[in-house]
Amino acid sequence: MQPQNYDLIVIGGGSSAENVADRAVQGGLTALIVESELVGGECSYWACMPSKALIRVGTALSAARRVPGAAEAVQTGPHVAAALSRRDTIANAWSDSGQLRWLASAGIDLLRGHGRLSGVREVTVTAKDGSTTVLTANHAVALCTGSAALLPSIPGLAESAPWTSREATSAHQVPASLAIIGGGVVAAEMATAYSGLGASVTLIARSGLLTRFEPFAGELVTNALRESGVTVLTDVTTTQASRTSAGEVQLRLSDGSDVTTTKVLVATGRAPRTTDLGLETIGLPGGDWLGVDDTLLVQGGSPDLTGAWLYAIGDVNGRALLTHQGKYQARAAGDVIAARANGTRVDDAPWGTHVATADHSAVPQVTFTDPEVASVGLTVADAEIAGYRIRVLDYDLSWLGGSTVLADGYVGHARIVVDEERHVLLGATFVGQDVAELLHAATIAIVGEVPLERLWHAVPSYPTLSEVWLRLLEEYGRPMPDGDNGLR
Ligand SMILES: Cc1cc2nc3c(=O)[nH]c(=O)nc-3n(C[C@H](O)[C@H](O)[C@H](O)COP(=O)(O)OP(=O)(O)OC[C@H]3O[C@@H](n4cnc5c(N)ncnc54)[C@H](O)[C@@H]3O)c2cc1C
Ligand SMILES: NC(=O)c1ccc[n+]([C@@H]2O[C@H](COP(=O)([O-])OP(=O)(O)OC[C@H]3O[C@@H](n4cnc5c(N)ncnc54)[C@H](O)[C@@H]3O)[C@@H](O)[C@H]2O)c1
Repeated sequence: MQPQNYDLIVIGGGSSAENVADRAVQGGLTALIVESELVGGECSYWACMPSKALIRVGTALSAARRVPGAAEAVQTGPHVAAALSRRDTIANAWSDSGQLRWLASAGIDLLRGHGRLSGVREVTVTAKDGSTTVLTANHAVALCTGSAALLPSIPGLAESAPWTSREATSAHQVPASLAIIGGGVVAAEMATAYSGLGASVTLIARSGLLTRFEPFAGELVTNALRESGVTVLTDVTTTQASRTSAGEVQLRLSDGSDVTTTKVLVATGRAPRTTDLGLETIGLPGGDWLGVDDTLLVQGGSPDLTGAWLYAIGDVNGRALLTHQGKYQARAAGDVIAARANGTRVDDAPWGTHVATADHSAVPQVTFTDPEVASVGLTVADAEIAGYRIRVLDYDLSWLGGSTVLADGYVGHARIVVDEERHVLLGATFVGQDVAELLHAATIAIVGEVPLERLWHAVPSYPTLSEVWLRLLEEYGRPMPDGDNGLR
């Protein structure tokens, strides 16, 4: 029989959960994960991995078509059955057997069922057969329940059986036509994936595309989607949905026009999975994102009830809805849970061992559209709001030797935002084919606060896209040899 008492109990079994439990066990604690669906969570089965598998088909074909000599060899369209089969493999055919083997090797226990807080450091788990198990935690409970797709209240939409990202990433057929409501990351990526797989795609955005990034990102992605045959409608909302007699869905838009489509995908953001989590038993409201401090301890509620034992990690805290950021938080949280349990020193100063400081100023993200959008840190708008004195440097990626070799007609743009007080990078955005791998250099420069003077000594290889670093530095100016630290 499974023990009923653990040092750490984790509710939710996604990537954040796995990492917090792993670090806590490495710190000498016992840990149990409670999971109601598949261990591995959204990213493995219905988000990052299957979506990227679907996108890759069209982007691989497009990349080949930009290279004469290779282009002639890919005259036909995608092989949809092979593409979906590869996606199935990448999503582990929606089986978590591999994750179960990893849990066992990491010394983490698992209890399947729906977990709810039922008091201070107490979790009640309801199994599929309705039986319940009450567990207690010696030191901590971590909430890692993630987020779920948000459905806007558009009349008739729910009745039209729309896809959310879950159905879009796990579909076994490519619809003849797909209308996507939303202009964020999921909308742009799924438009890329499904147009690459041969669907006729209409994207309906209430403002522009990818508006959280530098403005040129949304503009370049919009242009490219349009060139690839996607109908991109901006500054328009969906007011009504209805079924046609032919079994299709008709969307009425705010400008009075209609879109008729085989399928609708709703990609209008996420809601935290905090309802039905028993938060009210410890004086916290359900349904909200869970505010945390930098050690991922939940804030709010009555101190005697929430105290220093309840953590929220990953999407559920709303800090950065990204797998890598949730895992980063989880490593800090697992280590601090172990430190607090073992009575060892807690290093919670900014950039310390036990904090997720990067969440505030150095979050990297790649949007896998064609062109890709790779961004980290602050945009110009973010930096201005934060009150930095900045200088902005731009460069056209098509001017590089690296991009010339990579693709004919390369379209891409780079921008860095420099803090003029300290001569360090605050943010970087790259848009173009294959820019994803440029991003980590920028992340290191930001997190390491590497002075631009020193970056002049980081020599990019020729001919690669990384040469953009040299061009941006040249545009900024180089340090003077007389020891004057000012850059010219
Ligand atoms: C289409 C799409 C594509 C994405 N692509 C990327 C990408 O390329 N890169 C990237 O970094 N991020 C991407 N994301 C975001 C990424 O998927 C999430 O940030 C990540 O999955 C969050 O991990 P998590 O562990 O916090 O939550 P989740 O992965 O959502 O895991 C939460 C787990 O908790 C379980 N659970 C919930 N409530 C309970 C309960 N009460 N009891 C028991 N179990 C419970 C769920 O079943 C689930 O397994 C994408 C998201 C979407 C929607
Ligand atoms: N490659 C990646 O890293 C990746 C890929 C997919 C998702 N994600 C993460 O998942 C999260 C969710 O992505 P998302 O695209 O669902 O959310 P999002 O917040 O990126 O975009 C939501 C979009 O929906 C629009 N919208 C909201 N309400 C609407 C309404 N009622 N009617 C019409 N439009 C409406 C918004 O204007 C916005 O364009 C993101 O925060 C992202 O970080 C990451």
